[in-house]
Amino acid sequence: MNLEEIRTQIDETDQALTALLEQRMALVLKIAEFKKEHHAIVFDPAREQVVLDKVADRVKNKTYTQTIVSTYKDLMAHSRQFQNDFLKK
Ligand SMILES: C=C(O[C@@H]1C=C(C(=O)O)C=C[C@H]1O)C(=O)O
Repeated sequence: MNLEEIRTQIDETDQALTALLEQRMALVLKIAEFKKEHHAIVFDPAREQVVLDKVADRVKNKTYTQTIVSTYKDLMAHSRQFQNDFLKK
């Protein structure tokens, strides 16, 4: 495969990933709405650890585990930021 072909595959993968991230964010919004209604705290470190453990378990090629787990840490930090912004409205 040449560079362009690999980048085409990355673009296709990003398309699928973006749709899944949008799906995840729609669920995060529902959680934010629940938290707003119940005056709950956004950050739940125990739940985040469960998510990270599941992600680490699911990665088949273990040379990717650290990168993917770090990506999830960032993802959840942004998820929290989104929820905190929503709760301030
Ligand atoms: C979405 C939630 O809010 C926060 C963000 C999380 C996430 O993006 O997965 C997990 C835990 C919380 O810190 C939740 O409580 O489930």
